[in-house]
Amino acid sequence: MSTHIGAEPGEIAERVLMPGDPLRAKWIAETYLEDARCYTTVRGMLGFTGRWKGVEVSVQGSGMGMPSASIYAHELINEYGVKTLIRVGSCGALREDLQLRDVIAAIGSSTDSNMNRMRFDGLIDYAPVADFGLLRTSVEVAERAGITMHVGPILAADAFYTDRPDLYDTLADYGVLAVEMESAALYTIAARFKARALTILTVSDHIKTGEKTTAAEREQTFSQMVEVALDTVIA
Ligand SMILES: O=P(O)(O)O[C@H]1O[C@H](CO)[C@@H](O)[C@H]1O
Ligand SMILES: O=c1cc[nH]c(=O)[nH]1
Repeated sequence: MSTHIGAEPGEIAERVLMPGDPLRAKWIAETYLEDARCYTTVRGMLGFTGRWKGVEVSVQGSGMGMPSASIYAHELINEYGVKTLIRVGSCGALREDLQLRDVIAAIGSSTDSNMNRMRFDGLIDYAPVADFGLLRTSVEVAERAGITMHVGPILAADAFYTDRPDLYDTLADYGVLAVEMESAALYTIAARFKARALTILTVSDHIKTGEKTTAAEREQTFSQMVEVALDTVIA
């Protein structure tokens, strides 16, 4: 039984969707999974296992930010044998050509976090990337479903409220689509422990226009992203 999840062995599927918001995890389980059962309420970070199209899938909240998400990714992989993790998150769009509610698959994740600088002694700027097979499958799934999905690099930031919006403009100039707060840690930990990971996001905020969705919409309405993630995780 792990410290922060505390599920019994066998209660978590090998395929996991990971939203930051535990109530998004509950909504996904209740809306999409057959026979969903809750396996953890530790710290209110809810986790559920059920079946999607006959295949066992779990949905585990990860909390906000890389320290929190790292704990859940580490325990899922190392203590419960999880092999495939797809983060389903919200994000802020950095580029004018993106709209509120657009879906993004993150090919790679730049970060201002210090976690990988410590990991590599400050000698290497490690490039956290998605699993190529999962990314390719997600693109095929989205195309089949008629869902437009933007594929590109994102930023995983430590701070939601930044003092340096100018850096967001510079990153946009370098092709970075959006900002969120967990993907670099997820990609790094998955690589380290031989699991597969992908991040799929919905634009909940537009950094350039100031448009934003409500908390309830972030919790319960990002269905295109979830449907792409579910069909990808079972493929
Ligand atoms: O909607 P989630 O998955 O939590 O993701 C985004 O939302 C949170 C900030 O509001 C951060 O966790 C960020 O990564
Ligand atoms: O990290 C995040 C997530 C959603 N919206 C943002 O602006 N940033």
